[in-house]
Amino acid sequence: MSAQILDGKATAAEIKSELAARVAKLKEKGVTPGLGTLLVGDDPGSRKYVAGKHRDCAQVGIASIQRELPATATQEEIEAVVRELNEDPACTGYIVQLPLPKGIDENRILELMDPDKDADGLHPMNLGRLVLNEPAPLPCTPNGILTLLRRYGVETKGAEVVVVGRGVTIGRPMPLLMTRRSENATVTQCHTGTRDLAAHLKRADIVVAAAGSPHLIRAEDIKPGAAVLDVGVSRNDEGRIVGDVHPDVAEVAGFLSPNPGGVGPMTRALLLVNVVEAAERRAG
Ligand SMILES: Nc1nc2c(c(=O)[nH]1)N[C@@H](CN(C=O)c1ccc(C(=O)N[C@@H](CCC(=O)O)C(=O)O)cc1)CN2
Repeated sequence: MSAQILDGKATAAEIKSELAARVAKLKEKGVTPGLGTLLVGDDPGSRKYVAGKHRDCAQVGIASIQRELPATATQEEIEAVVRELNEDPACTGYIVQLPLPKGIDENRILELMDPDKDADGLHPMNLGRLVLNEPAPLPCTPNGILTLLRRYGVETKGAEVVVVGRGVTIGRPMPLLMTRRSENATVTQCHTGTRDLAAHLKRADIVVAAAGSPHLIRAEDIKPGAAVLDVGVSRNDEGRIVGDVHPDVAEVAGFLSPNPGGVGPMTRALLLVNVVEAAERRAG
């Protein structure tokens, strides 16, 4: 078997062209959506992701507001920019690029954001709304994964899903989305404390690999025909991305979202969805 590739780049391009039409309608009503980003430090990966977000904005007609601070910025300096973005009327939604430099209290920064401008869906209020089944901006990578599965017709209802990882941007929120009535999946969350990862993986219809452990998952771990989404990011000596999923998985899986080229572009597209939805709420 050779897996069908879940092409995040092509699917993200479709979503962006749908969004461009919605942005044009908003502009007719006098509302221009604006995405703010705050990048702290000089991590080349983070810089690339932020640049990609602004390139996407330009493609769909969303205004860009870019703020940068050096790696030496203090908690107070970062908080000052967050307050400024909360107040800026041109900024209808924004993100703080994660991770922040060591020593910065990331949770405090997220808590300080205006939840109505939280384009990442990571503010505690919005994560709480998700738990309570209330409308909220959805975390971009988990929502990107669901959107990709939906567009390729991969069934989540009744599916056994294994999420590997428990980070804030993917691992924690992913099961919250997958277990909503609309998705109706059964989710097992695995992490470094899991005793027999291979046994869990072997039962899974859908695997979301978000551990950040290079080639952790191999062909022999996967149930034939399963959908495997690789969102783990490690870098090799040349700075190239190495995912959590070994390339030999393509011989066993039914669907494979590779890394790079899979969920990354979807993360960016679903961010724009959150920005446009926030602007649409504002426009009434
Ligand atoms: N505030 C946030 N910080 C981070 C998030 C997030 O959702 N919000 N997620 C990740 C990084 N991320 C978005 O910010 C992100 C990751 C990957 C991509 C992407 O397009 N990847 C490309 C490859 C790019 C490359 O070659 O380096 C791909 O997968 O094809 C976009 C955004 C952590 N931080």
